[in-house]
Amino acid sequence: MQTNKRPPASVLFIFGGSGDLNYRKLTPALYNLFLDSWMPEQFAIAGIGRSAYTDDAYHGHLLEGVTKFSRRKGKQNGHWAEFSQHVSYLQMDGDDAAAYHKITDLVKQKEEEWGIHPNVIFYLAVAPQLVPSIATKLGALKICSEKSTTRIVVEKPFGHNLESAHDLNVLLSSMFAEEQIFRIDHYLGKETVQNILALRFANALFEPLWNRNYIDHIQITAAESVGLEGRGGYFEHAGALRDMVQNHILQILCMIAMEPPVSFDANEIRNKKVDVLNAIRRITKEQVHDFAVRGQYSGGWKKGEKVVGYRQEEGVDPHSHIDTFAAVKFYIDNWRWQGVPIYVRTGKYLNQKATNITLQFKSAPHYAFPTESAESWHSNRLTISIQPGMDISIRFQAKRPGQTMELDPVDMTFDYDEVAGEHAPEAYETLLLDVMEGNATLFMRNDQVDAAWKVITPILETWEGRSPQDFPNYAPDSWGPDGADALLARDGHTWINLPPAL
Ligand SMILES: NC(=O)C1=CN([C@@H]2O[C@H](COP(=O)(O)OP(=O)(O)OC[C@H]3O[C@@H](n4cnc5c(N)ncnc54)[C@H](OP(=O)(O)O)[C@@H]3O)[C@@H](O)[C@H]2O)C=CC1
Ligand SMILES: O=C1O[C@H](COP(=O)(O)O)[C@@H](O)[C@H](O)[C@H]1O
Repeated sequence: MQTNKRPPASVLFIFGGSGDLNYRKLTPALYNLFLDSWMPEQFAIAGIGRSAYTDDAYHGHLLEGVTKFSRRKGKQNGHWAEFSQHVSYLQMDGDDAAAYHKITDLVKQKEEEWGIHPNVIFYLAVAPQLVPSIATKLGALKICSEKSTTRIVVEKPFGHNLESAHDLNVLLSSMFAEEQIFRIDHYLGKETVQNILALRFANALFEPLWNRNYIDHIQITAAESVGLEGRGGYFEHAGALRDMVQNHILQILCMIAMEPPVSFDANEIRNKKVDVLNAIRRITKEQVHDFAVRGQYSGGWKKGEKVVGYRQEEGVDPHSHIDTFAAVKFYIDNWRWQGVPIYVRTGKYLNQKATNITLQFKSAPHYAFPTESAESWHSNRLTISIQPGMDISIRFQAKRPGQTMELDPVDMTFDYDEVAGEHAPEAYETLLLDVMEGNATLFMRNDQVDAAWKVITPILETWEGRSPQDFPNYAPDSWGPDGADALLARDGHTWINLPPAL
């Protein structure tokens, strides 16, 4: 067993304990922390939801999620019985103020049992529209005034739009101190996302090239091969732009585009990131059509299996206009990035699960070799694969072995997986540990959230006010609607679809 410096005794309440996020990510992460001896010596976890579960049925449900989704894929389920003794289920409606005594009762019980006052963490893994109601009721509890030990974690999207995010910040600040509020974006906890900072700022090699003089354009893809996974109720109020671009993709963009930080102090990094968001050129409503493309999947075949279209999914309006795909072209109006287009895209039921970033370098100024194809001119690129492959790859031209001077593009790859393997913690492991330790470095500050909403507001408002005429407009297993290809083609570019990770 490792001997880790474990966080203090903690009671963790998960609102949305019966939901998908807890099933797929939170409980597998907590169980991995337990297996790796990172959980506190004394801890209790209570899942909260309106659905009915006995503790036993709840444990069985969560174990299924751990087996399917944990990085260990159920290899060490032998310790589950020990872990699950710490886990219970509280059936309650978050809107029902009278039910909140169940929370204070559990904290009191643990205080008496452990003989100390523990950390109390409220994790709001629920849709954004529920957050104000739950937060208000929590704020009324006496334990929430314990600034150093009580924390509230709010999932993305933070608010539903700029206005509601702002209101939510005001509401939370009226009840909690800033150091108690953890606005989570799990992409910031991914090892490969954190490694972007190491790549850029620990190596003198790349930074001189990292600007408009050498970079032609940037692509960020966060493609998902899964569909809705039963989350129609949530997704109908979200859509891909709100679900993925406003948060995860813009955060990745910030890490790629930010200026070098002076230190790794949490606020220094956040300041540099917010500078990027503030410098992103505002797309006017009239320009949305030229800068953004939305899509919605139809029914069809997904890896040999017949699947229904978005509008036929459970909990979805049969005439829904919600986007399950979004692609946007951004410009950053600052010295470093002037004129460099940054194309981002995300979608459900795409051809593969792949999150990656490509920096396409400009062509060599003069090409003295026999030219075989346009590709030879544009061969220099750096690709950072975030998941499922975890690698950094540089493409350059090399001489093809033989008597003639012919060239081929080749890739030089650093495989992060080889170094980390299954030991690389999942994002939620890192972030949940940080919450228990009270470390907010990898969490969002309120001005970052506002700035990100400002970037996408014109697109959201235009899409909400104008019905798409062509939905559904892409088939499962494709790379999205034709419009997404046209977005790049207009600039003489094409999306780089990497081969699937092995
Ligand atoms: N799923 C994922 O992979 C990820 C999700 N997220 C974020 O997590 C949040 C939740 O998403 P997800 O888990 O997918 O959504 P789900 O729809 O799967 O879960 C919603 C949860 O909210 C609970 N809930 C709804 N109404 C109430 C209520 N009145 N009182 C108490 N509980 C209630 C539901 O429980 P019940 O019906 O039993 O009441 C359920 O547990 C979203 O903000 C999403 O953006 C973030 C990253 C990844
Ligand atoms: O936040 C979300 O992220 C997941 C994708 O997360 P990943 O770590 O598997 O890439 C996405 O499926 C979900 O819709 C969204 O809410």
